[in-house]
Amino acid sequence: METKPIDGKAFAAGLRARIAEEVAGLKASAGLTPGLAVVLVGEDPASQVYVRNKAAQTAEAGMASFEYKLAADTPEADVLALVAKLNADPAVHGILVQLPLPAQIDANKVIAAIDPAKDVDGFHVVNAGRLAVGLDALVPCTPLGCIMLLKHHLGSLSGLKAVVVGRSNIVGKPAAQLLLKEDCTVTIAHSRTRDLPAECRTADILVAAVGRPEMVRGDWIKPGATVIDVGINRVPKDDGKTRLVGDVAYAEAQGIAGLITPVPGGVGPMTIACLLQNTLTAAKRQKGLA
Ligand SMILES: Nc1nc(=O)c2c([nH]1)NC[C@@H]1CN(c3ccc(C(=O)N[C@@H](CCC(=O)O)C(=O)O)cc3)C=[N+]21
Ligand SMILES: [Mg+2]
Repeated sequence: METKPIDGKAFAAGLRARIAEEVAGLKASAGLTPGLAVVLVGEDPASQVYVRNKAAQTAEAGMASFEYKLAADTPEADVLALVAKLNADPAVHGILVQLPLPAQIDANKVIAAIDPAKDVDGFHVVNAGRLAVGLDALVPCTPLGCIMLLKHHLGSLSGLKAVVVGRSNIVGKPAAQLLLKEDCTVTIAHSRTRDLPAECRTADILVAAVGRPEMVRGDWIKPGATVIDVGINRVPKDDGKTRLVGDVAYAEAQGIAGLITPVPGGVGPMTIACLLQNTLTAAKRQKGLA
């Protein structure tokens, strides 16, 4: 069986181009420039690269980008005050507070403080709840990107068996909700699942979102299955540098999976493109245009 890679990088570039066109149209017709505020607390170098990429792609899409870099020892109250300020700022339509946050800050409190209409990460309980009951919601970017790739490559997902490995609020749970909405039969598996390899082998669609390098082996994959690898793990190389690997043993999946997202170049670029999509959606809804 030939295994085809899913080119998330190319699909994300196309999506960003379509978003840029719509943003240009909104500016011309409604004088509206969608604005995204990103809040980074602390100095984590990987996060800084990610924040820089986001800012550049936001600007390329014609949106306004507001960056807030706070010291690692910033008190929780200061972060909450900044969120309140951004909630009230009419130029800001989307707010993203980069996770994880330093230990002195309760991430749940910060997420709860974000106006659900500006919660472009889709992490607020109002958005999680709206997604769960089938109302319009801002949907978490990584699972949204996964579903877009799946629908583009498979067409209808109806009736397919999906196994999501990982139960985080950020990826696993919303991914399961979205797959259910597409009429998949969904199982959420995790570290306590009995015979995880056998569970995974039942999947037509296997979503790996555990954050453990190459945990999903080739013989966990049903022949011909579509594998979505959400993991972005930095592991040491022999020469002292690092490389990125996913949660799936990519080389082992060759010849078994039908389709698979590579790391890098798969789900990662879709996350940022969907963040721009959510910012555009949020701006339109706040102006009564969607
Ligand atoms: N509130 C919040 N929302 C997030 O969405 C969020 C977050 N916090 N904290 C950090 C993680 C990580 N994350 C990534 C998004 C895109 C790539 C990405 O574009 N990856 C590329 C390039 C990878 C590289 O070369 O470094 C790829 O996979 O091809 C990576 C990582 C979003 N996160
Ligand atoms: Mg677990």
